Amino acid sequence: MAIIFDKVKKNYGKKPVFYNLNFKIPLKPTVIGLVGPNGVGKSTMLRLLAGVLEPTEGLIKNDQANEPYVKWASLHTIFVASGERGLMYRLNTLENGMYFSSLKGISIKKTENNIRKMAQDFNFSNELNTYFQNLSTGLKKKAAILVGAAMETEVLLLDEPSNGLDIAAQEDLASFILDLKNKYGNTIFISSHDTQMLSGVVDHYLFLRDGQIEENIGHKMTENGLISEYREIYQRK
Ligand SMILES: Nc1ncnc2c1ncn2[C@@H]1O[C@H](COP(=O)(O)OP(=O)(O)OP(=O)(O)O)[C@@H](O)[C@H]1O
Repeated sequence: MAIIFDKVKKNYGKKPVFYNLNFKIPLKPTVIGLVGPNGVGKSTMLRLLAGVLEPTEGLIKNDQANEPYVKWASLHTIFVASGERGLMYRLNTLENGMYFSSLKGISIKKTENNIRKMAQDFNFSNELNTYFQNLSTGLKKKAAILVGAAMETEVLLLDEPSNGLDIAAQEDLASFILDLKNKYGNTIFISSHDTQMLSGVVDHYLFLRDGQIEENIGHKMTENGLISEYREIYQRK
């Protein structure tokens, strides 16, 4: 199974972000890093993958699903936004999991069990009953990732997940992402500027530039290797 972008163009009003995106990403346990300077379109690509935005021209499809991509994506992907918003302020993390599962038609009991189980791996067990509004910025982020992951959708879309996390929480996040891939078999897309986190978890890089994928690199890189690749790509004429 794979997600295919076929001649995808995306404008905001008249402003073009992507001109001609053509690529195929297999849906297997893997972590895909979306990389590039501010404003290049990383969040836009995550939103296209989530089916929250639709292409202005061209087609996104799942090669095995006989339904419009937007419909498939609404059930099989979870988008975790970069900011601290995302969950319901007056619910705790368990209640948020139940709320969002019921919206998606997913078993509430299963999500609750997953949240409790995954919270141990993510050092979040003591916060499960805290209202979202009373969590710190970094813990709000952890809560949103946890709720997304617990819903057992194949594709997790994480927009700048390490922003605002302290060092211990960044380490928890990296090992949690690896668990999601290795234990739960998720395909995880991450948009980030955090080279340390990216080099620790990413198996496959998409470097965005000038409305296209400038480089599609299907292997891990050390942090230094990633930084040199980045400099080389964005200094190219
Ligand atoms: N809703 C919107 N309406 C109009 N323009 C938008 C909208 N969202 C994003 N843009 C513009 O589209 C371009 C791509 O934005 P996007 O947020 O996808 O980039 P990004 O690579 O995620 O950036 P950053 O690294 O700063 O988060 C930017 O020029 C941005 O200003």
